[in-house]
Amino acid sequence: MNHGVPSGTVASAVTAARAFHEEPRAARAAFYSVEPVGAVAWRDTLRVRFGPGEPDLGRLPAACRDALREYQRSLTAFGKEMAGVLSEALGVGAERLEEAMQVEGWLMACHYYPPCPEPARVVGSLEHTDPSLFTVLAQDGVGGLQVRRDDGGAGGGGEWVDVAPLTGALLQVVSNDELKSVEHRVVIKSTQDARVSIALFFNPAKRGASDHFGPLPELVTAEKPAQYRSFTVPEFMSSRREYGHSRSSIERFKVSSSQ
Ligand SMILES: O=C(O)CCC(=O)C(=O)O
Ligand SMILES: [Fe+2]
Repeated sequence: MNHGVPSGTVASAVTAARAFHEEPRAARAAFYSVEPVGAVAWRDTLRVRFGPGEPDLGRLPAACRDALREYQRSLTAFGKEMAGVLSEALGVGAERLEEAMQVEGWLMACHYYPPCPEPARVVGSLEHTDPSLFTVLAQDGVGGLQVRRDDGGAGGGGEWVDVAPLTGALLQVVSNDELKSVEHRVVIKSTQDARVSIALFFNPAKRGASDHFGPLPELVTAEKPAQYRSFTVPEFMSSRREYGHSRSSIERFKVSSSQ
């Protein structure tokens, strides 16, 4: 499936993200905050929120705001189309996912992985599943993204291979395990080149403290009962902060293991 975004728009966004990350430290400092992370990743990340409502573009670095906005906007139609395809794949009709979730691509993470003199001693991104319905990833040519092949069982263990990730943890819940989120990580490949990537996370528009969601009712049957209890996105995010971002982050909401 083609994303329909002009290649120039993708390239400009990646170039602009690189330009921001390569500005002098003093220029970047205004956008930095300290996050509570469990381990230090060999990476800088600019996180951008484009909704709800009109984003306040003035708060974004001048070096990348127009290109990132254009890129995000140009993926809107693709997001709707992708939601339709996934919904159809689940056998619940093309409109169902959109009707239930109002899928939006508002959250963007622009990553910059500096070259490392000893790549084997650092990680770019620890293994994780994305807290999204699905994620679109743009990257330059440096490489380093790996996904864990599904070994069929719980608890991980499959080998790491180089491909692009797609399904996020939330879609695994909504689909009642019909679609699996893929665990992925980033390793540092180069002692010379910095790597740039942009992840756009597609999520339900309604994700407040009173918006519960779980498996779509029509995917819950006598043969396949609900695999997850319903929960809210804030609940999910706080569980990830507490227990980590690996595949087990949704297993905490599994019906069998939470009883
Ligand atoms: O940099 C990458 O290729 C992956 C980034 C990622 O996995 C994420 O932002 O969730
Ligand atoms: Fe990810």
